[in-house]
Amino acid sequence: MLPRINPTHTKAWKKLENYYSAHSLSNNNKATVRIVESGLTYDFSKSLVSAEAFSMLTELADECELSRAIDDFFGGKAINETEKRAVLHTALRQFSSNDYLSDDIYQKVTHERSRIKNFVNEILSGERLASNGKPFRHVVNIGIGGSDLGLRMAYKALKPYKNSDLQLHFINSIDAQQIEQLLQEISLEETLFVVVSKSFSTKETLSNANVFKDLCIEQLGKENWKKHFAGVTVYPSAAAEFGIQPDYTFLFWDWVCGRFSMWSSVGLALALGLGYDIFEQMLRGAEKADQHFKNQPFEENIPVRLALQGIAYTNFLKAQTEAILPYSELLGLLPTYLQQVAMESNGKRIDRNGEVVDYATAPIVWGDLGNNAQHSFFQLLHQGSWLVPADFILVKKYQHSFHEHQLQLAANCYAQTEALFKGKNENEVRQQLQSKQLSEQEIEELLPHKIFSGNKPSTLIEIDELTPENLGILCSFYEHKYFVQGIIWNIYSFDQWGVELGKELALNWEEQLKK
Ligand SMILES: O=P(O)(O)OC[C@H]1O[C@](O)(CO)[C@@H](O)[C@@H]1O
Repeated sequence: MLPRINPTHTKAWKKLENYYSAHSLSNNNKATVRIVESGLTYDFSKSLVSAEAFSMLTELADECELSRAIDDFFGGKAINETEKRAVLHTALRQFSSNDYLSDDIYQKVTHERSRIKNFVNEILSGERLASNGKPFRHVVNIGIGGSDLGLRMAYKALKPYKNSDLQLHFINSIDAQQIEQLLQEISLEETLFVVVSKSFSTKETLSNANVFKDLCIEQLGKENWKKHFAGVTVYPSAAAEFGIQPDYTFLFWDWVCGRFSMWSSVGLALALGLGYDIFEQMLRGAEKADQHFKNQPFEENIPVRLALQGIAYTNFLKAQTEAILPYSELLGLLPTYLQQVAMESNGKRIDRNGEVVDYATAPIVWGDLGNNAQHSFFQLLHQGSWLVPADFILVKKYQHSFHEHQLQLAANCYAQTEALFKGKNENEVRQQLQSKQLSEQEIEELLPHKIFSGNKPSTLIEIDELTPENLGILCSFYEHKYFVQGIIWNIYSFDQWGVELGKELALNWEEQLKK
């Protein structure tokens, strides 16, 4: 059983409250910490967490029994207590049998992974063909939420590594506009549809899958359509009922939560679109991050530090949101992907004792491409009334040939973190205004509008090169950040009951709208 400790009842919580109310942010003795893991450098020097505050935060983690929770998580205990399940997405990216909890899990995972590998290689080599005897040219992933977001994010991020002739498309919404558009881009006889649904009962996914099934039956024939459909699910019998053949059906298990599932067979379409080796390299990166999370002391532990500093911002500095700002076109979908991981996990107000919490839990995660956002919402980051801690993510080795552009992109990223943190005080603004042809009155009127208070925290994440391995590390560190926060907030991070009511009511609405 996970610890059930109300964090506000710990000694460290009180100390942190006192600390943050007594220290004005500008006097907050800042810590300069950089932690490197493989090709990623996390620079925490622009945080509002001093060495002293961090030590209190680690006391908080100790009082909340974080180490025991980490052991229980990796140890396969049923830490998803409301659903009575273990949480073992980390097992999906372990490659050494020694690390496995049980032979059973090891065999299941490696068996399914090798089935994916063979299937992908057969399709890409032309050994497994479409019903007309020709190679496939398109793959369509039909899924929603955790059965879509990670794949879309990773496909965009890793396209420069693409080692596959297949074009990957996504159908992820009940808005049939997507279907209309896709039908302009593909021909059914060249397309493999991958229906991905953990439950194999999600309405949107099944409605979409049925549209394409019907079209394929109509155009390709009653038996032929089956050569165009693969399924990924925890419930193979449901996939069989839909008509998907056993050798086109790939499994994962109820101990893989949807939003943590891209490492499982759910990644099939990604492996088809990029090539199996690219997919496996991403898994191996995540494995490295898991080892780091498991073994590094809290001070040197990237996800723990990300989590604890986030707790300082949310609970003691009252930040209500946090921004993810990639300075890389390739990482454009990262904020959307992380929204599900963070908010479906920790957007909860009932604690592990069944009580309503009296402290904040998950902040709202949002964000967009950093350079573009500078020209839209950064105004609020610099001068708005909210504290918005932000992650700036810069990829150093670029995948294009425009050196000057990369230089400008990096300059913008560094400049923004500096501007947010250092700000610009009254004297500096006055001096600058005085150098212009302005009257004293004009200067005084303009002055307050041009001041930047500074002390806006950010974490700079520099990625040497956006390799599949480094993407795996980046995502896994975020997953573990949110795990740590869930433990400290005393909530269950691996269920998502909050999505159910809307689904129930939508069924009623559907009936009413049909009348
Ligand atoms: O993979 P499934 O079972 O179709 O579910 C898709 C998504 O829907 C949710 O259950 C939310 O409705 C997510 O947790 C999940 O990732």
